[in-house]
Amino acid sequence: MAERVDTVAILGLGLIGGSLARALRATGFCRQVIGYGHREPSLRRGLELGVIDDFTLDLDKVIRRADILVICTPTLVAADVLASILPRLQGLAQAPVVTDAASVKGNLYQAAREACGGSFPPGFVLGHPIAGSERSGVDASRADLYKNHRVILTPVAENDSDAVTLVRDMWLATGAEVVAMEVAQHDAVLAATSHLPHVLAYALVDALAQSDASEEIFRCAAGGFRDFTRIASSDPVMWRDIAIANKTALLDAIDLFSEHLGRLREAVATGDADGMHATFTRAKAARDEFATILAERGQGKQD
Ligand SMILES: NC(=O)c1ccc[n+]([C@@H]2O[C@H](COP(=O)([O-])OP(=O)(O)OC[C@H]3O[C@@H](n4cnc5c(N)ncnc54)[C@H](O)[C@@H]3O)[C@@H](O)[C@H]2O)c1
Ligand SMILES: O=C(O)C(=O)C[C@]1(C(=O)O)C=C[C@@H](O)C=C1
Repeated sequence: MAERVDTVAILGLGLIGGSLARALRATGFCRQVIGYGHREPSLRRGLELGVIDDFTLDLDKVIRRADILVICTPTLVAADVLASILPRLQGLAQAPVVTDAASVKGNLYQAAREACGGSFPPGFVLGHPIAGSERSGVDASRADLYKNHRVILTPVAENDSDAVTLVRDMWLATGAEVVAMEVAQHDAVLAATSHLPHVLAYALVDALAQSDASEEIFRCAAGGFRDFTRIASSDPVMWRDIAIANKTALLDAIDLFSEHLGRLREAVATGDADGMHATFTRAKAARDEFATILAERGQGKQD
């Protein structure tokens, strides 16, 4: 592939940033990928693993060197990093395009406006790859993480269309499918499909771990428990940040779920076999349909 830009900078070189760096280096989207972070060890490790070409701990340097800055830090840190970057871009003759990979978009939309005196910066494109794992850190990064997965961009009216196209092209180069959504819709959909399942997995494991019979429970648990709870091994800082940043949408999703769980509890308590069967049948049909969608996207094996 012909180089689209010279330098992409990854701010926060962990699973998501490292995987993006690996994919961009593999496809030749840019001449070089550089890392920026607050801690030298993970950046040095990224260099050793061949994930990045170079790194710096100096934010002004990374801004000067990059054509695209991709913020890949935990969600709440991303808002702080954005607030440090945006004022530094004002007045630059050739400011880099800024984007991010954080799991919640509404808080970053607000942070961007606040950092620019109330108006949204045209060169900041909000994004979110819908791919990941319960593992974190640059050692877990993979060049094919985004292949056949969706990346949601939530462009706003103020965005510069060239900046949106550049960010779209960057993700397309990783093998992802890029779709657009509104900020609020993104946060509501992700609360239901990603944030709620993580909260449920953490809650289930925590509840069982705290029970008197926890040792026996975990010794007897098998595939069902493993499949339902894999994501409870995810990074607690990442998920604390997401729950804080997407509070309103997550509470709506928890309430909707609690209502359904309450109905199912009632069916179990009253021996309502038809009610239970109807719920399980509807859910199985919906889950089977989802498995078909994943298989069509080439994600069947991960199911
Ligand atoms: N893990 C997933 O499945 C997944 C999927 C999609 C999006 N995301 C989002 O992507 C982002 C990164 O997630 P991850 O799984 O790669 O996490 P990670 O822990 O693997 O990587 C985060 C990186 O950010 C760095 N960092 C932390 N504070 C920093 C700071 N102040 N300045 C600069 N760097 C800092 C860390 O050192 C680390 O290298 C998060 O916002 C997360 O919500 C995660
Ligand atoms: O596969 C996993 O382990 C993930 O948790 C990935 C996952 C998800 O919920 O699907 C997690 C957070 C993201 O923001 C996007 C993707």
